[in-house]
Amino acid sequence: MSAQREMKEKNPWHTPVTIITVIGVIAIVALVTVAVLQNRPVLQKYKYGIVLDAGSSHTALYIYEWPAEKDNNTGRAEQKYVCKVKGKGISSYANTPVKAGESLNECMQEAKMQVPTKRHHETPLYLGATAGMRLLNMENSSASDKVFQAVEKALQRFPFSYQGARILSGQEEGAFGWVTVNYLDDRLKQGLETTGALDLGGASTQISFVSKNYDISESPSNSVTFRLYGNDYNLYTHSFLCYGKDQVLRMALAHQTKSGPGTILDPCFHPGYLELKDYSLLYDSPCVSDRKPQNATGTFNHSGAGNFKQCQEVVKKVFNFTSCKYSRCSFNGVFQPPLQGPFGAFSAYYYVMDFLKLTDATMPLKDVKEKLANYCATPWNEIVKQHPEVPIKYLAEYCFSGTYIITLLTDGYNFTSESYSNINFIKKIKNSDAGWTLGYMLNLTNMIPAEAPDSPPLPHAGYVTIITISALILFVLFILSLRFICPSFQKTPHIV
Ligand SMILES: Nc1nc2c(ncn2[C@@H]2O[C@H](COP(=O)(O)OP(=O)(O)OP(=O)(O)O)[C@@H](O)[C@H]2O)c(=O)[nH]1
Repeated sequence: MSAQREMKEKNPWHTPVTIITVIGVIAIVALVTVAVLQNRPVLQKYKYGIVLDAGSSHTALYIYEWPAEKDNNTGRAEQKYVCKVKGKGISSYANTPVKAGESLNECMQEAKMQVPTKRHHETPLYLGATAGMRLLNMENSSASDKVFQAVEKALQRFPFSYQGARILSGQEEGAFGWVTVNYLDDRLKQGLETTGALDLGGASTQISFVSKNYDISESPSNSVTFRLYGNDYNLYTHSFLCYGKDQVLRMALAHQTKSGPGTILDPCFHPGYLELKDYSLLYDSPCVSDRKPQNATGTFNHSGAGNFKQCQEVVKKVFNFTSCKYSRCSFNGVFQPPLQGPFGAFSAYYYVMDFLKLTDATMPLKDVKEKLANYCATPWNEIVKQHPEVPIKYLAEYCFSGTYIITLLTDGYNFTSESYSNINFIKKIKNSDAGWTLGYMLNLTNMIPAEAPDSPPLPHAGYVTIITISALILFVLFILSLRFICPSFQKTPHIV
């Protein structure tokens, strides 16, 4: 008996205090482990959405993805993939509609590869057509219907959840572009001041911004109201049909060739530029058809003079500044409230200003104009030599397009030397292209809630840290309390 007692007292692991301590440590480790594992994000699986942007100049297919487990709208949808459809926009297939459908096949096959097979059937697929189809629909609605039928047939052959093809209104195009920019910048979720959106396409251009001084009643047709993440927005938006850069070029050329076939010396093209152009092709658009002169049948010589100031005068002629029935207007009698920045300018605003190296927001407007004037004055053969990699069609038009952009922003929208510096020329935000497509999909899939979603009081890392620190404090308190409750804990065991 005394030998047993001796053994027990010799071995400190057998004291009740030690046993309690070990159990305490195990309990604490278990608690922290459960906290870490329980609150750890589960392995992310993604959902997908596909939007085809059927623009006037070309079609692009965008695939978006977002974390599947965050269906309560806390995960951000991002662009996963973009495919540029070869050839022109679907409106160019008015006489051969079946080809409009066929043109989409290659990118749709790519989409099949990009989206995991098990997600195909639940992936929504949308096609939105913009100004090219708006114009075709105005000009020849049955041709526009046939193009849509062909496109629908082609898209329905794919295993996605086809949600329809339609023409977006200019207002939708402007508003969804604004949603995209502000969603990607996290401005909507955080309720921050929003960024205005400037979108320049081939056939239309959009301006959208929130202005404190915007009285909706003055021009209700320019207003779009949203409630997003618990905040109300009263957005001003306007889309100018025919004021995309390709249609404005037609209007400017039509203006210069109005006296009939012959040769025109165009200040918006480089000195030494000379092309024989088809007069009737120029007028093949509702934006210019009413300006067609009686004798416009043959060809004309389009030659360049390369003069920025004169080019601005030509471009200004496409705007009408004479009538405004509102307190203030941009152009063509369209109401526009006072500009409120910052602004993101994308699509052709970016392509053109990026090529001209004029995207630096710190560059004063007068320097931008000076650089553009020098660029326009550069002889055409030098321009071609300097940029052998750029397609001739794009290269020939940068002087015109740059001049149009500056004229549209300053004379059209009333940006001043000061407010011009609020414009950022952007292509992408966090790897997603700026444009209407993402905003359109977010709206149709109800991915932006009207009210702010409930969020956990602490982020995951904060939760684990607090649990660990609390457990350690409890443990230390427990050890200290043992010294008072059980004084023998302090003593070394006696060997009897
Ligand atoms: N320089 C250059 N121009 C481009 C490029 N991609 C498109 N463009 C031109 O930029 C203009 C606008 O293109 P998009 O934004 O695709 O416009 P869109 O959707 O065809 O036109 P809308 O239907 O009016 O919206 C068109 O004149 C195109 O020809 C590019 O990579 N480089």
